[in-house]
Amino acid sequence: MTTRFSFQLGATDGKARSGVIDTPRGAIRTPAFMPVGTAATVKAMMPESVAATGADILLGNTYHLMLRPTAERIDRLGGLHRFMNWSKPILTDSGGFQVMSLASLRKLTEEGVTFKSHIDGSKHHLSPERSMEIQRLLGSDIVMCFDECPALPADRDRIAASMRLSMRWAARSREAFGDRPGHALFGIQQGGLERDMREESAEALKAIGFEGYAIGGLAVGEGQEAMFECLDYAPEMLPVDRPRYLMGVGKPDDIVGAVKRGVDMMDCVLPSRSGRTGQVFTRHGVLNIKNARHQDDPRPLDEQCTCPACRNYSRAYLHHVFRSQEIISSMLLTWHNLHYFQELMQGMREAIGGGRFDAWEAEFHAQRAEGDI
Ligand SMILES: CNc1nc2cc(C(=O)NN)ccc2[nH]1
Repeated sequence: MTTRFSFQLGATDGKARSGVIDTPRGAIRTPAFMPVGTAATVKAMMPESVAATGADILLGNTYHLMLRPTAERIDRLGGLHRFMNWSKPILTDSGGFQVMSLASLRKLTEEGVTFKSHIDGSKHHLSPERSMEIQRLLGSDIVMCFDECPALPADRDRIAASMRLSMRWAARSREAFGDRPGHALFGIQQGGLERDMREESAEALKAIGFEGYAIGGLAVGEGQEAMFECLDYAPEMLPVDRPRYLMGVGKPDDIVGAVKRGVDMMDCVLPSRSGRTGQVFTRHGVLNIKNARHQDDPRPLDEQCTCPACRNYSRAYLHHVFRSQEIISSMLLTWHNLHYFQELMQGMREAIGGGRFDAWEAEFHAQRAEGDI
């Protein structure tokens, strides 16, 4: 155990890297996938089940927790780890992205954002300083700068103005974060799909100095080809010896393509949210258990999967409980999807360690059928 926050780069294979982030609450094996625990829970999962899938860290959302139950209440109750019974590391986002996508009546100024809660219409305010205070009260191990993520498509002037505001907010976030050994503050690169803007953002962040660097502003509708084109250059603009975190990504093939291009950490609601809609991810591709073709199928979702859903239940059963809207449906499909995403990360960590990422990637693509399985 350590009292400090540190990143040890392990093996590299092409641009792909494996490593370990050491924190006082435990180690994070990279490349890492973070399940999303929005309102102090990974929906339909007990914390011990999330740990059983292999997750070393989970993500909490500042926007949701500040509205309900409030950061002050969670602080009074011992912090987010105690509150949600998760003793491993937690990364919290800054609230900036979700204010823009969820809140109403938003007013953005140089100082910050005022908005009305999507839950009860109450008035709230976020700024770099307030976001740092909220994330400190939550007790998260990795804190994200408060920034603005522009919706794409946007013209260059809008991208530039937004990125430069975010860089000023990054400096204010750094100042407000203070000296917190064992905790990390990550800067967030913005700049849309404009290479020169990404470069300017990276230089601004490096001049301030952060324990880790996120690539923000992607997975906002640009499509995989444009995202990969940006990832062909953006990660290398960031310090080689610090974790690189791609926010909000993604589908299994997005994740593989991002790791291939030098990304170390990712988060996405996809495995949990889509599990609740019946969508199942496997090494052979995707299926939706809702489809009537599963109703007499005695086979597991994936013969090679060792998760509780695949060990103990048939597709027919999972089809039945989904159609019946039984709670166990969300539990089993979420567990399976999170298990599969973690298995994907473990496979890449081992492949990078063994210098065989390309072969692993080729096998990953070869065994995925087009369409339903
Ligand atoms: C699902 N796509 C997606 N893109 C994101 C971008 C950001 C960002 O730039 N925050 N500063 C955060 C969450 C995201 N989720």
